[in-house]
Amino acid sequence: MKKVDHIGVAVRSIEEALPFYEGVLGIPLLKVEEVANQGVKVAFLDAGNLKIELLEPISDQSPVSGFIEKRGEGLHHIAFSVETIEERIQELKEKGVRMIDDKPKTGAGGASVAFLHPKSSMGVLYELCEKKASKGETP
Ligand SMILES: C[C@@H](C(=O)O)C(=O)SCCNC(=O)CCNC(=O)[C@H](O)C(C)(C)COP(=O)(O)OP(=O)(O)OC[C@H]1O[C@@H](n2cnc3c(N)ncnc32)[C@H](O)[C@@H]1OP(=O)(O)O
Ligand SMILES: [Co+2]
Repeated sequence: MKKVDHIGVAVRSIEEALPFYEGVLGIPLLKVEEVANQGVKVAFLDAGNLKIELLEPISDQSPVSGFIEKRGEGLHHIAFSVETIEERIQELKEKGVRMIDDKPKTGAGGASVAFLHPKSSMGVLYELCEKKASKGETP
């Protein structure tokens, strides 16, 4: 894992969070997108060497909805950029890591994503993320 692609932050409302990120912190918005199979709407902001991904739940079944209920808004996950996600998943499993996703799912921008269970990684939810398009592209 050499590069962090983004940091996920759970918010109740992207619309309400953006004035702080854009206006107060001055971090430019790249795009807003709905990722239905993860139950979220996401907003990507360009924080220079990585992106900040604001996550707003779009249903009660969304993992982010449960997170906000239990823990409130805040840091949700760290996503590593990987090149061959299926191999990384296999390798992590062989090393005893409990994966939430044995097989990649579709994430933002059509990327392939898979999550490590936070119980397997000392309380941090990590995401692996393989971009569909060429490396280093914005989402
Ligand atoms: C769009 C895409 C992209 O970037 O392209 C995304 O990022 S989608 C981002 C949204 N999608 C996801 O997060 C998908 C992966 N996440 C999940 O499947 C779930 O959220 C789990 C992580 C498995 C947790 O769900 P579960 O139903 O088990 O909830 P739970 O509240 O009982 O959680 C089980 C234990 O994990 C802890 N836990 C839950 N969420 C956590 C988080 N974000 N960071 C650290 N720990 C966390 C809880 O406190 C609890 O520990 P205690 O038992 O000690 O209290
Ligand atoms: Co993410």
